[in-house]
Amino acid sequence: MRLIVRDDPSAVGDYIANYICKRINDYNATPERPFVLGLPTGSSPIPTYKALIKLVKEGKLSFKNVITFNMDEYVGLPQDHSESYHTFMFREFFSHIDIPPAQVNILNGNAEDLIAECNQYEAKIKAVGGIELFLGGIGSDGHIAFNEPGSSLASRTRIKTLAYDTILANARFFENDISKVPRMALTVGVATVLDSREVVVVVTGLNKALALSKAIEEGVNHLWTLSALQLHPWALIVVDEDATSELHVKTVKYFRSIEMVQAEVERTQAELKARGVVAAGVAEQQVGSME
Ligand SMILES: N[C@@H]1[C@@H](O)[C@H](O)[C@@H](COP(=O)(O)O)O[C@@H]1O
Repeated sequence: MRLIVRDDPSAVGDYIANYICKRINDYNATPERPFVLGLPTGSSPIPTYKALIKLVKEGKLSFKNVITFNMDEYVGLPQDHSESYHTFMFREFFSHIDIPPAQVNILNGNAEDLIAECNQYEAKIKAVGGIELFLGGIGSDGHIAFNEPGSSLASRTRIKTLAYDTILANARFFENDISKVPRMALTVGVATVLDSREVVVVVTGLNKALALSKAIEEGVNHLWTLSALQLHPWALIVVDEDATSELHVKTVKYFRSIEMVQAEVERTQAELKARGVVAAGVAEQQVGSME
């Protein structure tokens, strides 16, 4: 796992957007071999979405050959409700980029058969070859997607009852009236996220600090479902200074040193590649082996 610390949410958004941009461009996606991207909602990814939109507008990135799968959706909230995750995703992201709407996948929380909806979602992810990169956020209780504390770390896409903490946290989107917050959601499981070839998680703000420390400084634990990322071979968490508040100084220093050394290795590899000493592709693989 790598941890990248940036000053504030906007710098975190820029970092992740540039990272995703590079991953998509390096992948050389085509209609036959699309890049499959998992996406979250929430306020934390908004700076990333803004930065990605900017890259698309500048012509540095295209989503024409990208297929997306969103993490979750409320159950029973009309799709066109201002706080449904469908509305959120089109308002904050999809309407501003060049992705064909048919390539966008979001769980239908109003499906007649919710279990079938979840099973079909898993099947569809498999059918397109699995998720290349899953971008995620976390709740202040450390949940990833809507995998609340106590969720099975082997869980798949399913119906989930929301924790009281989450209902309280999300009341801000429902006129601060907790009675208006849906009680259930459809969500990808922890195992669905872990199946992705790469996972990138955005964690910003003081209210996420405890969850971050539980997830990276303690063991794998279903009470802090983000901690399952410790089992993933290619995970990156990008955080702001505030989110590091509960981490040991030593932890932050360690991850900063890794970033420094990684940058140094990348520079050397790029030089070797430019001089033709190391073949293209091999250089990237060697840099990637720092996980
Ligand atoms: N289901 C979503 C999560 O996927 C998201 O990570 C979380 C955090 O939201 P925010 O970024 O607004 O703190 O909100 C909801 O619970």
